[in-house]
Amino acid sequence: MTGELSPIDKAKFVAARRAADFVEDGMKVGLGTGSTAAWLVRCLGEMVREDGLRFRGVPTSTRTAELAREVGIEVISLDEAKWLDLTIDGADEFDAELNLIKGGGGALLQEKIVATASDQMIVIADAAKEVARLGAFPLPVEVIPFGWQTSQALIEELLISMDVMGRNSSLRMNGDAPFVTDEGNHILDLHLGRIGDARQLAMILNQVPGVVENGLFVDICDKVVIGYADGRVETRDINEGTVTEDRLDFVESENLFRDL
Ligand SMILES: O=C[C@H](O)[C@H](O)[C@H](O)COP(=O)(O)O
Repeated sequence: MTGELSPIDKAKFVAARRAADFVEDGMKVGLGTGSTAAWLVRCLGEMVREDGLRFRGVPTSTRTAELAREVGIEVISLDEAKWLDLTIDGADEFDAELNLIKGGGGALLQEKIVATASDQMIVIADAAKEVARLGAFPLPVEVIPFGWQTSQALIEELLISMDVMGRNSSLRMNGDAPFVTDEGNHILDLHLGRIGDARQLAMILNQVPGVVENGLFVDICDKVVIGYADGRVETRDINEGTVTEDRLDFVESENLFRDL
């Protein structure tokens, strides 16, 4: 990769680069999906090739699996790994309790399975992903294709009964056809505006027939690494209640991403 990164990509890159330092020799690591997670995978590939880091990665999508193999990471399945030391992934939104909305890229199902099979989940994000209350980002819900319109109607009825502010939903499209996830399902995006009780909503949505999983990650994330375009990185740990700040030497980092 060559050339100047946009400010948002710089922020994503520094968050990913800092989080990559949490990966140690011998670990089994869940590898997230999305543009921020792609930076992580590239950074880890660099560390494997240049520094001899030895770890095994469990990708959360076919996209991430392809990129991981391309950059030289040893890829194993979740069934081979059984349990992971750590998962590092992006997010569409995170709040002060480190609850998340994920699934903007359609990978929420594998991401949730992998994250919950990990000792620790670290989210990497640019600062724009932080919100006071989840819900401005449309909440992705994965549904099986059979009878998806019935599932959608049931979800909308449920939202009315829960008195949720926004109640409409849309089928995610890929051009003229419905978007299809790695598991062969569709995604309904719920336009809620503001989510009151994320825990309750996450549980209730999964009881609707046809719903496979939703993009609310409640009590799953342990740490968030927030990147800024000027190289600053803030790490918040929900368990330890700590916030640490440092700065990546951006000149050094620029050399790194140019080599990726
Ligand atoms: O399905 C995709 C994932 O949940 C992504 O981690 C999330 O959408 C964030 O993606 P990005 O880093 O591209 O903003």
